[in-house]
Amino acid sequence: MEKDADGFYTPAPAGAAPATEPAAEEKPAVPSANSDLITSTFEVSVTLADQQADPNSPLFSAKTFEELGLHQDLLKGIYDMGFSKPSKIQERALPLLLANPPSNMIGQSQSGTGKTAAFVLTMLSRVDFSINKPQALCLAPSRELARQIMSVVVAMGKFTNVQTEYAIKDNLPRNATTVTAQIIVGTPGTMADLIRRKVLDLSEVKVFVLDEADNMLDQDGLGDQTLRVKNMLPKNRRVQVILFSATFPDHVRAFASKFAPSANEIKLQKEELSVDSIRQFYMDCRNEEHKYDILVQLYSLLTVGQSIIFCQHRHTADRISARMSAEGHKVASLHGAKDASERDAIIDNFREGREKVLITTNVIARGIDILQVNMVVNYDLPLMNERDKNADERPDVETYIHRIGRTGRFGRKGISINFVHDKRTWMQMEMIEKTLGRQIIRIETNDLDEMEEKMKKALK
Ligand SMILES: Nc1ncnc2c1ncn2[C@@H]1O[C@H](COP(=O)(O)OP(=O)(O)OP(=O)(O)O)[C@@H](O)[C@H]1O
Repeated sequence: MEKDADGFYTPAPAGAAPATEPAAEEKPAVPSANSDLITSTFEVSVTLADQQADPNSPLFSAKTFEELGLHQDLLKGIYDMGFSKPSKIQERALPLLLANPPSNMIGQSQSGTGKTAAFVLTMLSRVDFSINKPQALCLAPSRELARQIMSVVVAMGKFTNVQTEYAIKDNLPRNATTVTAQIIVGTPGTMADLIRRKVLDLSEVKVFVLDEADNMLDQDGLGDQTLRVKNMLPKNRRVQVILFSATFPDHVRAFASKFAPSANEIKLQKEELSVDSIRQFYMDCRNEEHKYDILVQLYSLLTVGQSIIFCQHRHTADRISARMSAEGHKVASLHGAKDASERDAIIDNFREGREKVLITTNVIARGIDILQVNMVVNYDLPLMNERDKNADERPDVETYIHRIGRTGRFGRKGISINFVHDKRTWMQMEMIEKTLGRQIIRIETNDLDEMEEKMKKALK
């Protein structure tokens, strides 16, 4: 980070985006947004890599997008998306992310608080649009999330000349030669493959982003493939490594610090991991069959807005959706065994509201941002042994946080309902409740009116 003449640290824009304040008449119009959505109730703790720097200095937070010295084309893009001022994580992270020389970042903030814009703006700010080579790589755990991130890159970069390309399965033809796009977003396996085949030339890469970084680095998950990509980055130039997630369990955090050395860190306290605006409920079902009956009874409530039902296995998602469809309910199912084009069509239909109920697995537990989703059902609770075969049946609290975070986006209200059906599942839920320090409220299964009443109240 650079100090100015007075010895203060000055966040500066980078790359081809000069620090010019747009002339008054050129300033993009600031839309009137509901500022309540931006007021955040949680405090983040910032640990700066430079021990001399004061994290409470106003210089480390930006109350407006103008203060960041972003290029006016990017400001136009931001306002065009309806953003009027930075969210808390953007306010804290962006000055650090955009400072020169670039520093690494390990950023944590709750689900739905605007992490994507923070790293997308950084990528767009650092790209030199006159160079037709990849300059920013972004990895995400699913094709659905990669596609969503790309839509933010394209929207924010709408008034720039940015060129983008996907590194997701079945996107580029097998015989593709060289990619000239500047920002590449994808999943780690395909990204590694394209680099190995020299379709992606990394000689100009400046920024490397991992969204859902704890998942991307987890040795039981995508860690190996992510590391392969990292090891193929050029050794002769400094690449800014940016890691973001709502969760960073201790065992991953240690590795994250090695992966992004000397990073500035923005952390959440344990009790702040899930957002207040998501009301958490549970229903005590008698057995597996009763879970299905309750889900069907919930259907009219599920379709008030949009809902996501999470199951442990692909076959459960398919089975429930086939059964509900046969009984005349309109539901869709999505999981990793479906082929790429089918997955794209299903999520697009859901995103555009053509489907109201999506039955799925952990494949879309993370990152997916669909504002109309006001209910998440954990038909099966997430368990540790789904990601690590050697683990026991402890609940997977991180995945739980991400799953319920598909609702209650950016200050909106949402509810989650866990189905428990025996002592074991009840205890798993109790462990989640204890870990998060938030009460999960019981709803009677035999009283649909009470259920409706509670839900209406929670969503009011
Ligand atoms: N400054 C802003 N003003 C208004 N809306 C914003 C702002 N920043 C982000 N949003 C909106 O907030 C929603 C959530 O943002 P985003 O998807 O980046 O959350 P996230 O923190 O990445 O969540 P997750 O941890 O679930 O991935 C999006 O719909 C986004 O458009």
